[in-house]
Amino acid sequence: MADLIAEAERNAALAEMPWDYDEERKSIFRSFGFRDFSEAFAFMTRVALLAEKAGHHPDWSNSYNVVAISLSTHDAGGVTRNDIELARRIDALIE
Ligand SMILES: C[C@H](O)[C@H](O)[C@H]1CNC2=NC(N)=NC(=O)C2=N1
Repeated sequence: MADLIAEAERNAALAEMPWDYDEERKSIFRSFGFRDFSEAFAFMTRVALLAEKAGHHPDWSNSYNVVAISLSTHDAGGVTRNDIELARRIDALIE
């Protein structure tokens, strides 16, 4: 199991990324907006493939053209480098 990252390391990583820390859920989150459902779902498909490859999966929701993603490492009870890494890969999909 991956180790939780220290608060300072987490803050330093998040300062460079469009993700925020959710204190209550002990996770990082970001919302993505698209033109319509079709584009949102295409994005989710790509994220799902990334997640399977990484063996690390998002907690997420979709409402029409918005996909909200929350990442944490369940086993560790918070954020690990695996979450930061997956967030970066997800961001790279839309760059
Ligand atoms: C058995 C399997 O490896 C685990 O359940 C994995 C799967 N995907 C996971 N995804 C996330 N986000 N956190 C986990 O702790 C996790 N654990």
